[in-house]
Amino acid sequence: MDQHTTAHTARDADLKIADKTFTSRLILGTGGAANHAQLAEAITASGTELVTVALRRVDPGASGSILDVIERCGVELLPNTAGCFTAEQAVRTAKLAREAFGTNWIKLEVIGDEDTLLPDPVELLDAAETLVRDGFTVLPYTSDDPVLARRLEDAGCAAVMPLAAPIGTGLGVRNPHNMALICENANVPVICDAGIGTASDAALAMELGCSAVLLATAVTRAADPALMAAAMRDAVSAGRAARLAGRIPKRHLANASSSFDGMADL
Ligand SMILES: CC(=O)[C@@H](O)[C@H](O)COP(=O)(O)O
Repeated sequence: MDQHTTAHTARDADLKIADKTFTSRLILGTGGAANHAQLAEAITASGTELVTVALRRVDPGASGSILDVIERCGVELLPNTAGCFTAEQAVRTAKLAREAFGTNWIKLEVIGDEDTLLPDPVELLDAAETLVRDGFTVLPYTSDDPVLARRLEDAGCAAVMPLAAPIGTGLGVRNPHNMALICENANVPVICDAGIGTASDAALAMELGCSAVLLATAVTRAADPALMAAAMRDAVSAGRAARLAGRIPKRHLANASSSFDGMADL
């Protein structure tokens, strides 16, 4: 296979996390959606196959809940432990989610404080180790720290999910260098999670080597959520293609794109 064919095949390759494969590399969070109809439109437009929901925001038994939207859209549910501040709370929430939704997949969030909503690295690692031991497929939301990402992978997490920027800020990838380092060193999928503001942020995350992007606010609070969801779908796809295509090295000085050789002396 030549290089061209290899890059094309890689672009079309599915995203594999633990024992599941996904065609889409965009994961959608549901927080902030104005109503269920808008959320359904955004999910469909995004092309996502995986949607996260906070256990504390759902009553699994109630009809007309967000779960109905997810079912109608034909996408998979990834419960998360949003709102947990300690490993103990997160482990308890994950176990409740496993019972309620019949899945051992969990997006692990253990938050350090209410102002920054940044992950608490000590509690996060503790919770991840406990949940992996208990048979969960753990996808931890983490800071953009390459050492912590490695420790989470070593603990047996199925993916690592470093933040682009704090949740809901829309600031985009704040530390591209760290994000690239995490991607270079990881042997599990790296999913850029939180802080994406617009399509170019999602494209950059993929260009840096991420396997997928998870975002919520940029879509749910956009003026036109479905249109932004479609833009994110295209951005993730374009960013991945650009990564695989191999970007040109950046140069300090100009470099003529057409050669000066053979030009007539005027
Ligand atoms: C960790 C967390 O809560 C994020 O996954 C959030 O759901 C998405 O963050 P944004 O709303 O910034 O995209």
